[in-house]
This record gives sequence, structure tokens and C-alpha cells, in this order.
Amino acid sequence: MRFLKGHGTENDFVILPDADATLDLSPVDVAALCDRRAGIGADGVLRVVPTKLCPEAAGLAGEAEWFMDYRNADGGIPEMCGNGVRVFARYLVDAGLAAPGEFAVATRGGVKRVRLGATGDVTVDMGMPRVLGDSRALVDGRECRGVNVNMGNPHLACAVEEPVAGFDLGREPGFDRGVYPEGVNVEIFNMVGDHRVSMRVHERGSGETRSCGTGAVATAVAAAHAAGETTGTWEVRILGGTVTVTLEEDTSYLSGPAVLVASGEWPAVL
Ligand SMILES: N[C@@H](CCC[C@H](N)C(=O)O)C(=O)O
Repeated sequence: MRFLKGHGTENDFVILPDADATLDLSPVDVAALCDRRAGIGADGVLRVVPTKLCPEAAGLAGEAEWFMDYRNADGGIPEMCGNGVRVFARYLVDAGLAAPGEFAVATRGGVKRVRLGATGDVTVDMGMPRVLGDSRALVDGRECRGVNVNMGNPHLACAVEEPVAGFDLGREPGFDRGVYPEGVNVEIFNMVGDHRVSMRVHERGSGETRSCGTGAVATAVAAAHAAGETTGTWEVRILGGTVTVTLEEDTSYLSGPAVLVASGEWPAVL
């Protein structure tokens, strides 16, 4: 089975082209592909399938030719992946399946419009973040208060006083299961300048990752909220680089690098 490997600010993905919609991707297969010692290694899998051949997305076929079937490293099926959409778009253009410029990608979180050139950064319209109040997490034994932001998938973005570099995110943070029955992605961030934050994240289903696109937007929303703002542009520094988030009255944008780095054959037939 042919695969590619790509990443967006080091949030890395195994890409599986599936033009005939024949791959039967089980959670065990996904976990094996994402295993960093026994497999290819990644934070998640992006299956690239024509929207019209995918029953769960067929209704979106008129708007978007391709459906991003995203899976977390543990095989779970989340609603959205912001960096995944950017890498998915880069793959479509590099493979000649879409022309550079602007086009739509279908996701479980709805249709997302992307903008990219033949090379360089990829921007995705992430839609309107939904702010659902406050909640708390226990991160590395420290209680953190944050903003509950839904980006299609659930986030808790917590401003912390101590430098984010000093936290151990190796274990899943504790959180309120009444607020997040399906689990949550937890971000911690420091303000490090004017409209500039430093963020780390523990992702549901993938553990600590070096970047998270939906998490970067959620963090910008929480930082803006703390500053009494609702619009503006935020630089979000993560372990894997920097992304830019623009908050507008009725939507949000995520921009940053997205690259393909390898391709090969996975011996198993799925
Ligand atoms: N890394 C992603 C988010 C992937 C999904 C997340 N782990 C979840 O379970 O909701 C991003 O770039 O947004």
C-alpha cells in the first residue's frame, strides 16, 4: 500500500491515497501505521478519498471533490484537524489532484476552504470558533483554568503563569468529563509579546504533539478573550514552529507551512 508522510509545523501525518475508496482502515491499522518504533510514525492518518465515494460525506460532493478522512494516532475518529487540512491540501496540489489557488476540502467538521500556491504556506478558513464558557484541567499536577472552545473538535485553552516549557505533558491532563464527555484537546499558553503566544498541547488520541491547528485557533481565541478582543491576528509559537491565526467577526483563518517529506510502500494490504 502506497503512503506519503507530511507535516504542518511538525504535526505529522501518514497520508494514504485512496482514489477508489477501497481501503478498510481499522483502528488497529491506524495505530500500527502511527507507531513511532514499529510503524511509520505519526500523530495521525489522512486518508485521501473522493467525496462522492465516501458515504458519510457524499452529500458534500458538489462543494468539495476530496474528503479528508482523518484519524488520531490511537485510531479514534475526531471531527477536525486544522494542520491535517493544510497538509491534505498540500498533497492534493503536489499530486496534481487540485490546482494551486483556492479550493474546498470536505471534513467531518464541514467543508473547509483552503488557499495555497505551488509552494509555501497553506491557509485554511477554520470557520467560527464556538466559545462555550470556562473549564479546568489538571496539567502535570497543576490546576489550570481555561476557555472551552469548540473548533468542530473540543478544546480547553488555558493561560498559565509559569513558562509552558516547564510542564510535563507526557500524561493526559485531568479534565471535567461532564463538560467533555468525548474527551478534549488541552492547550496551555503564555503571552510572550503583543498578539504573540507560546503554546503546548496534549491532543486527545495522540498525546503531546508539536503543533495543533485547531488548538492554535482555540488558543488565539482564549488569548483574545483575555485581552477583551474578538478580532485580530495572533502569532502562535508551538514546539514545531509558528502559525498565524486571524480572528474575524464571522470566521477564523490558520496559516503556516505544510510539507511532504517522504513516500513509500507499507507492506500490509488494508
Ligand atoms: N492536530 C490536529 C487535531 C487533531 C484532532 C484532535 N486530536 C482531536 O481528537 O480532536 C489539528 O491540527 O487541529
